[in-house]
Amino acid sequence: MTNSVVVSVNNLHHSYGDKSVLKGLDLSLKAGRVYGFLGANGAGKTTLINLLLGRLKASQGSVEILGNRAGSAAAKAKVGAMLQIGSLPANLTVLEQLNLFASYYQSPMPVSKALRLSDLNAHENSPFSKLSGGLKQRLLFAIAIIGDPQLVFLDEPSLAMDVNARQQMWQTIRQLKAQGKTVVLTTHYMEEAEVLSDELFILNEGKIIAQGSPSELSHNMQLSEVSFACELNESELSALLPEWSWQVNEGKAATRCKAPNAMLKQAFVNGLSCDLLSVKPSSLEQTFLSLTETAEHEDKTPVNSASEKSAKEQAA
Ligand SMILES: Nc1ncnc2c1ncn2[C@@H]1O[C@H](COP(=O)(O)OP(=O)(O)OP(=O)(O)O)[C@@H](O)[C@H]1O
Repeated sequence: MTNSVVVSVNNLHHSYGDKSVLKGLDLSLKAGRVYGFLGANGAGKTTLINLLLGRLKASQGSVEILGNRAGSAAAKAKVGAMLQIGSLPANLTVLEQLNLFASYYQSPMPVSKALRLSDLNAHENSPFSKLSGGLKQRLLFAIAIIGDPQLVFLDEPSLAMDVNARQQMWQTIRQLKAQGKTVVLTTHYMEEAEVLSDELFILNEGKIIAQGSPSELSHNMQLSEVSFACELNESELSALLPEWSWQVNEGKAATRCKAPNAMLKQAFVNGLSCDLLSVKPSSLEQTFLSLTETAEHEDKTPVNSASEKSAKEQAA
């Protein structure tokens, strides 16, 4: 089962009216893996999930879920989803909701297990309308997994969850993966993306601009975060070292770059002493920011889109 293709997406486009939101995505997602989709607000993540669920009809292209058309009864039977806007009957209790959703599936997990996995035992008799935001999220997560689905979509699942609930959910996601299930996750929490995902996709304005494991992405970008003490302001520093984009705060200059030595050489040539120098490998968050900034400025799609800039830096 592992390695078998669970989601196959071909040249997927979607527009709302004349607004093009997804622009030709190709994906092949496999069993037993967690896939994270990162992207700024409006990048198209929720639209993609809705297309994979068959809740939206693609403007162009195709989506297959375990060999079935997305949204078909056969696909729905194998899929669970936790969506951002998840409204449930207000007066049904947690237990009643789970029993109801379990009845939609052929071989659901026991309701007691779903309660345990989402840490909802203490709230089983509370009606949906009386749950806090975080508890509602936990219930939506429980509903996403109650059918024991092969494929689980989680759209920003840890929104409003407290630390304990989030940790419990992460553990459950790892268990699902260990059982050979596929999890598709969107999140704005870089830590969540980094600790859970086998493979990350960075979506920017409807295109995948980078993909790979969290460490591959950082490694491919080979970015370093450099900072040093600086008496110049941002525009003075940018005028001296125009190839890099600078932030200067409280006497500390910071930038991200691929070739810190080349940059520092230029800084010294320009008379900067670079006291309190720090050079660190870039975090996933910085890698994400850099990739999306590069895509916006250069309108290039491949993961190595920063390589040209790197070459310039190396030459400097
Ligand atoms: N029903 C709709 N009608 C028109 N435009 C829409 C509709 N739904 C989404 N959009 C637009 O499509 C774009 C992508 O939205 P989408 O919700 O897929 O992004 P997202 O990456 O999930 O964002 P977020 O991180 O904020 O949830 C946005 O510009 C949004 O305004």
